[in-house]
Amino acid sequence: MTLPADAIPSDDLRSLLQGARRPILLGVAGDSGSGKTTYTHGIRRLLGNDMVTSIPLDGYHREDRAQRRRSGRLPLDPANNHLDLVEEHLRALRAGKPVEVPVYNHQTGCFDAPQIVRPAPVVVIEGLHALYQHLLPQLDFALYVDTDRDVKWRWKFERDVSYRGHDPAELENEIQRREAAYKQWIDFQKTSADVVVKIHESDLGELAHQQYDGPVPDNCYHMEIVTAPVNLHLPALHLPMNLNAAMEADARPFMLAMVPSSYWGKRVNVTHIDGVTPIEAIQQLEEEIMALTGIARDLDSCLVSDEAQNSTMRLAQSLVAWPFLGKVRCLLSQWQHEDLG
Ligand SMILES: Nc1ncnc2c1ncn2[C@@H]1O[C@H](COP(=O)(O)OP(=O)(O)OP(=O)(O)O)[C@@H](O)[C@H]1O
Ligand SMILES: O=C(CO)[C@H](O)[C@H](O)COP(=O)(O)O
Repeated sequence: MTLPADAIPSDDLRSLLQGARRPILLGVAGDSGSGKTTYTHGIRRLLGNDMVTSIPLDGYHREDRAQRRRSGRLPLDPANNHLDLVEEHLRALRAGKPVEVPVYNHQTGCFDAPQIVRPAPVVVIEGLHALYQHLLPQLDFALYVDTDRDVKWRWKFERDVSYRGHDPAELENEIQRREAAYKQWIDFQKTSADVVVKIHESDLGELAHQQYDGPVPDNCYHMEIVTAPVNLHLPALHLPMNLNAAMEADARPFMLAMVPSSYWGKRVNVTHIDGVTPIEAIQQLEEEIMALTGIARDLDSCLVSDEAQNSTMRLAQSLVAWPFLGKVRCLLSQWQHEDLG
């Protein structure tokens, strides 16, 4: 939809969202350990923690870990989840009503007491089945995280053994059983997403064929942000880079490519990033986004710590957050127009 320029609200997004007629719902699907929480983290950081409620769908599993061990069923099976209850809750949240969310505790493998969740202006619904067909009409924006199997299994294995108390041998066995289940029940959801994040091992060696022979920096991945073309109605967004850095002796590898492409029969734009994004570039980019969202540096208490985030991950998070913020702004303009009309 094309809106006239005067329909674009001039106030910052935080203030507008606080007065919006209803919460905005963002669905995030992908496999376990694919990085769903990590890649929506930017929206939280750039809008402010107080503006976002997250609801993990793991609480809607029908069986806890011990029950699954006995039944042999996997949480990826949609029939092993209360997706009807998810739909009911999304409707309520969209209407601004609180819901009683079931909670799954990954440390114990058991369900905890349910929690009352009141929707913040943005509600993130995150889980294996978040973009299932009957849930899509309740969502305003859909994100899918599609991480290559070796990468996601490595992340999952490390996390599940260190923080979720899984037995390594049992987990390895379960991961193998998950392969086919993922293809059958989860993977197809990417075809409905507004943005897909694809994560591969770093391709620095391949991309700079026979040129780059340095070490691949730690935590460095080749990420593709696949975005359906949109008319963003947002101010220009810059990635300012000091090109001198590329000519100095200690230059670090960084690749950025923007490639119009096609994805499951649809026209898309794909932004590829790999290597180490210069930190000043990402800081300035985030400043520009914060000027739009209206989050101030003095709201530090609302900001989520950046320590664990590397600069290229932050660039990927911003590239996910930006089209989402574009959609938010478009909805707010539409509602403002309707209220005036
Ligand atoms: N780019 C990255 N670099 C390094 N580690 C990463 C990256 N993205 C995610 N991880 C690691 O992978 C693990 C899983 O990430 P995350 O919690 O975001 O996944 P998830 O899809 O939300 O998982 P789940 O649904 O199982 O809770 C985390 O331990 C995180 O630190
Ligand atoms: O697919 C998953 C989504 O995160 C988990 O495996 C599921 O939630 C069960 O958790 P756990 O393996 O810790 O018992």
